[in-house]
Amino acid sequence: MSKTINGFSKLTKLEKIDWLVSNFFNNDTKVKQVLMQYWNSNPVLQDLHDDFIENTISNFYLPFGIAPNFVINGKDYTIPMVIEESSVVAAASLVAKFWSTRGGFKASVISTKKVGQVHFMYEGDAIELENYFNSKKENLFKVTEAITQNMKKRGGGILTIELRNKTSELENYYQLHVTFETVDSMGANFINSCLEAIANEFQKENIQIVMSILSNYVPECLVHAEVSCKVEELYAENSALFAQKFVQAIQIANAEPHRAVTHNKGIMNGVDAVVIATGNDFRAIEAGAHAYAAKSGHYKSLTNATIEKGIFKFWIEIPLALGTVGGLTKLHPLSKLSLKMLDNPSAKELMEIIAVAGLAQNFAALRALTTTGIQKGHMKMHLTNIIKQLGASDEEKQYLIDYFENKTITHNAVVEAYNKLVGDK
Ligand SMILES: CC(C)(COP(=O)([O-])OP(=O)([O-])OC[C@H]1O[C@@H](n2cnc3c(N)ncnc32)[C@H](O)[C@@H]1OP(=O)([O-])[O-])[C@@H](O)C(=O)NCCC(=O)NCCSC(=O)C[C@@](C)(O)CC(=O)[O-]
Ligand SMILES: NC(=O)C1=CN([C@@H]2O[C@H](COP(=O)(O)OP(=O)(O)OC[C@H]3O[C@@H](n4cnc5c(N)ncnc54)[C@H](O)[C@@H]3O)[C@@H](O)[C@H]2O)C=CC1
Repeated sequence: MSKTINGFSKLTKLEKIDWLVSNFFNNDTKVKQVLMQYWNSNPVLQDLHDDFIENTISNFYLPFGIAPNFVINGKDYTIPMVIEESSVVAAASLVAKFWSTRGGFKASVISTKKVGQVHFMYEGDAIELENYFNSKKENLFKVTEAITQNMKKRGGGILTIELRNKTSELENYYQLHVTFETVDSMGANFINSCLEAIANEFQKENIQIVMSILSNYVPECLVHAEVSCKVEELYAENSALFAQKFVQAIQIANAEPHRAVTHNKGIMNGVDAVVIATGNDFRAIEAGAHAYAAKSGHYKSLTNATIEKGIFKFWIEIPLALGTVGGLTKLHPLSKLSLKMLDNPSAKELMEIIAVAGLAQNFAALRALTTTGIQKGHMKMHLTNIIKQLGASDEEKQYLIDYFENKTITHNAVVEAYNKLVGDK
């Protein structure tokens, strides 16, 4: 029997669940129970969450953690992090504490320009098109005035509108390349509304508009964050060797894309966790960051480090189109709380904080990778997850935590120790 359905969106939430359970779970009543277990007991809050997306049937919880002791530009922060992976918050906390006694993190925004494009096809003469564009340009700004007037008052709006000839890349392809300042909003909806108004004004019989959309590639919405200290202050056991291997680890990422992708994934552990906690769009951030890492045509590290005249310096440069207003930022009660925890930053300050979270995470990963190896710390944090999967009791859990205090933790080793414990009973 077909499991497709018309008009699903019109069903109530309970009807949607019943349809799902009967078609994909063999009418297993436990499925409905699990879904409903995650509903918020406060119906007002549940309604709020239901409305964030479409066809909502439940909530999917992720842990909300905090990493204290971040000092950024001389100010103390506790950073909210939403992530499913163990050891990320611990690592951020460890590194925050480490650098808080070495001058803290310094961060600054380099630029905040966003981009949107009207993509169109035109088969005629290029000079004629340019003349048409020049004759229309003022009007293109004018038709967006209703949309941009408040943004202008905040110091933002449309910065430039440019005609670009892309016919060497694709036959008949041109674009209006538009740059924006969107102040404290990420700006996606604002930019798209402006672009659609521009396209509408620009089109005529021999100009075929294909689409109008913002770009998530924002190399000019860029932030820099760094830490530095004397090499001998770095690592108790052998500072010089630590610094050298740390720099080599980045050189390896720059030489080898397989390593660079994992290196940057570690950075995004920190970035995404704060992006999600503050209700920002992590897909946009991910896409933009990886495109930036590949800007030379070769995928590289987003961080860099040097040792010069006995000083170790480690920094990140990353594009981050973020909002502290708009989207879910002030709608989701927990994003609102996260922003308050960060002292209600401007979008620029949030760029600095999130770049620092990425840098800290990379420091933790490279520190572990070039010294003890990643598994020691990571598996120490992951141990409780493995124990839970085994269905251990509280008493068995404590036994296993104590047992692995001075032993190497692997999934198999934990399973074996558990089986032995249960078998011995
Ligand atoms: C895991 C640690 C921090 C342990 O490090 P440790 O030295 O064993 O920790 P500790 O028990 O001595 O505690 C020191 C501090 O660490 C923090 N800390 C320690 N434990 C906790 C905890 N349970 N909860 C909260 N915070 C914790 C906390 O700040 C604590 O200070 P305190 O609070 O006591 O004043 C360390 O080994 C580490 O940083 N490892 C790296 C972990 C990491 O990078 N994880 C990311 C996931 S792996 C991955 O996805 C990316 C990767 C690695 O592939 C990227 C790449 O390849 O580049
Ligand atoms: N490709 C992409 O990345 C796309 C993303 N989106 C989504 O769009 C949303 C973000 O769009 P936005 O336009 O930022 O949000 P939004 O549509 O909620 O608008 C934010 C609005 O807040 C107002 N505002 C108040 N105070 C402001 C201040 N200080 N600075 C700036 N604006 C202020 C402005 O009118 C601004 O347009 C996110 O949810 C994102 O996921 C939507 C389409 C495409």
